[in-house]
Amino acid sequence: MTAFDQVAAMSLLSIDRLSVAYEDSAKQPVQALQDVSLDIDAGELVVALGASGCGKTTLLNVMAGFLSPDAGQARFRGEAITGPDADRGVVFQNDALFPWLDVRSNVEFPLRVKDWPKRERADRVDYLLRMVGLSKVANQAIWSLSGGMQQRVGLARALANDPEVLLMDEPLGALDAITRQTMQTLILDLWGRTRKGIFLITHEIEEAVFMATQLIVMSPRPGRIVARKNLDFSRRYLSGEPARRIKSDPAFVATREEVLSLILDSQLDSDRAEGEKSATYITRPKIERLHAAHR
Ligand SMILES: Nc1ncnc2c1ncn2[C@@H]1O[C@H](COP(=O)(O)OP(=O)(O)OP(=O)(O)O)[C@@H](O)[C@H]1O
Repeated sequence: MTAFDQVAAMSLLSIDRLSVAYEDSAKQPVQALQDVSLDIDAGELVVALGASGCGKTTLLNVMAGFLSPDAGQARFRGEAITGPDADRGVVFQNDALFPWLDVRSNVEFPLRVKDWPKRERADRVDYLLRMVGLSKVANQAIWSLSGGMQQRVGLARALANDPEVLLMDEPLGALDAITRQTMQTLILDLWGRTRKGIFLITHEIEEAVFMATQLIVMSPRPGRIVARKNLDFSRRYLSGEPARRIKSDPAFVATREEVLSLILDSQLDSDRAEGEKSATYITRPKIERLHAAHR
């Protein structure tokens, strides 16, 4: 294999046996991630799903370069990740938009930081605003926009530098159900057009199953990947099948139920492990044992 072939075969973003521990307020270690491995290729949409505290944000922070792992490696295009980089764009749930700037200036901000010439900056921002459907509100104040529109500004801003990977931490978490569905399809349309690698965190099982090409289910204490599934519902959407028809397809409903069971089982296992460590809590396993004793 030539050096060129090796680069071509390499994952865009690669996580290898990653572990991260924090300290809690009593200085006790909290194992946020343990032995997590994951590859994200160009054009792939990886979705992380799991109960609160299973380490999803910690994983994203390592990928973004905001946090260093205690063990294992995070690589981007084969190089160790040592800090944030414009090639990895980040979108958060309540994206920190600048309220004193209008929509255009918010999206333009990363390009100003990089000293783009004025004319090119304007063209790029026009393109991005068209892509997320915000051209008509370009000069409006941020506070005058709905939550969904603000989220689209955050998305356009994250795309400004044309990153190769988008890292999205519950980007749709604060939106109402209808806006959320519209945003799901908007993100899929953008993904289909740009073929970026995307890592997206969500708590919504239906959203995860609909959007993912690779779905990972994580479990807490310690944060691990307990299941992986390759899915093609988002590719079906991009081939023209309506989102509502996909979501009511028996294959989709069955996958959604299977993923729900995986999450409930991993939660039960983790509760059981916690229960064995602590005698003071009445855990589900203990309740099960009590029931068994009285049967
Ligand atoms: N800075 C920190 N100091 C101590 N513990 C932390 C810190 N950040 C996260 N943790 C703990 O690490 C674990 C993983 O947290 P993380 O935020 O990565 O999980 P998550 O799956 O993203 O949760 P959520 O879905 O609630 O956002 C949790 O137990 C959390 O309390």
